[in-house]
Amino acid sequence: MLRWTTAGESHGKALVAVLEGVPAGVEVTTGMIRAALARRRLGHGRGARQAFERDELEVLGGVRHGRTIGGPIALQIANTEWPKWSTVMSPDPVDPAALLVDAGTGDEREIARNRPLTRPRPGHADLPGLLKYDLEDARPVLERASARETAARVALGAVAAALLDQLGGISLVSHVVRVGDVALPEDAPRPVPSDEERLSADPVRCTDPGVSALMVERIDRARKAGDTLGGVVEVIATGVPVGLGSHVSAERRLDARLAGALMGIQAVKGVEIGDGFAEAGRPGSLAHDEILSLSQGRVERATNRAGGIEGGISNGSEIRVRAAYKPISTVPRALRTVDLATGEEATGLHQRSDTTAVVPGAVIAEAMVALVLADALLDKTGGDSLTEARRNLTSYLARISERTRW
Ligand SMILES: Cc1cc2nc3c(=O)[nH]c(=O)nc-3n(C[C@H](O)[C@H](O)[C@H](O)COP(=O)(O)O)c2cc1C
Ligand SMILES: C=C(O[C@@H]1CC(C(=O)O)=C[C@@H](OP(=O)(O)O)[C@H]1O)C(=O)O
Repeated sequence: MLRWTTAGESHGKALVAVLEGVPAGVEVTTGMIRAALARRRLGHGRGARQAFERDELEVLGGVRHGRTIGGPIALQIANTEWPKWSTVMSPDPVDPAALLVDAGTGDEREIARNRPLTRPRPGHADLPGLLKYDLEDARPVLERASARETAARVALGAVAAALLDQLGGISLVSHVVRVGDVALPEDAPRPVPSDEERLSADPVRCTDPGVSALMVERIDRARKAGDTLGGVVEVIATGVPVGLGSHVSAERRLDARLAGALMGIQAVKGVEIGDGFAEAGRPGSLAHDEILSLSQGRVERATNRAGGIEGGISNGSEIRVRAAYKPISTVPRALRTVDLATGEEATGLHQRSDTTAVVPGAVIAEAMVALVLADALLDKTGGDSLTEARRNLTSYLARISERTRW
């Protein structure tokens, strides 16, 4: 079983992430994790922060000489701006007077940073968080609610992806299928893992360069209009063996685990497995994936509408899932709110912000799918070392092959 957690705030000193349950012997290097973090920083529509954020990574434990050692893997990602925030986010008590000065800069952002945030921003965790945690200031809520935390998840996802590749030959790819009202046609080519490099260099990770250009234009238009956008991303996993997840209980279902992990990403409001929502409008005769042949463990299907999962179990086809991101909550054309300090009408605070998070959203969704699949694969294989897990997988697949030899 894989267990993971993250800690840290958006403007704290650093984020940390811990992943437990990875067998010994998996090749993991700082370079691999850094590359995943660099992919998350790409993409059109990000705000000022991504231009300077360096995501400085340190591996604190669980890896020696480029291989996992079987213990919890601990990662740290520094927040580049920490020196500017060290008083506001100090873990030690600070003199309240120190928070009321603008550090002599006269800079609006500096002043806002130091003042209590009492005007909850619609679409953020601010209002429910303030009330639930009995706070006067929304700062502690937004610091942890921020999607900055997804850097830690992407770092963990890179380790999970290494395990999937080295244990099962499983690869993942993700792309953007919609930004606001600009969508990739349903019959557009789906990316295959070899497209990975090309896609990751695109300003919008979309398979069609024409649509990608329209998406870039749409994002620019939203930014100029003081608005924000959401969209849809797709993650595809190839090489997933039949038998991950289980029909026997709700929490072991692979579709439920994927949906939960994707919905756990900030701003994700919808998840689709395979043709999910379109399936609801089809007759049964056009909704399922007919089995054309089955030989030596290989299944040939006419279609893959199910997205590679039947009965909560991977069926050997590509796993295909989508996540819908709502538009960024901090709308530059500020939305109406109420100031909790006075009870008066106000507008939400707007500082620097992203116009859309859909492009990094694809990389983040891919990381979450990697973590779920790695967990499900280890459920199947067990094993304290990569060699043992591989041997177990090989013998399981050999049995399937033997049973389907006619
Ligand atoms: C990669 C990424 C970047 C984001 N950047 C911003 C941002 O710059 N400004 C903002 O208001 N919301 C941003 N968000 C969204 C909010 O953090 C999120 O919607 C908010 O915390 C409310 O949580 P909820 O959407 O889960 O309800 C981002 C989300 C993601 C996934
Ligand atoms: C820092 C990241 O995303 C941040 C997510 C975010 C939010 O409210 O979710 C708000 C912005 O942060 P800031 O207020 O510091 O500009 C984004 O930049 C990141 O993805 O690394």
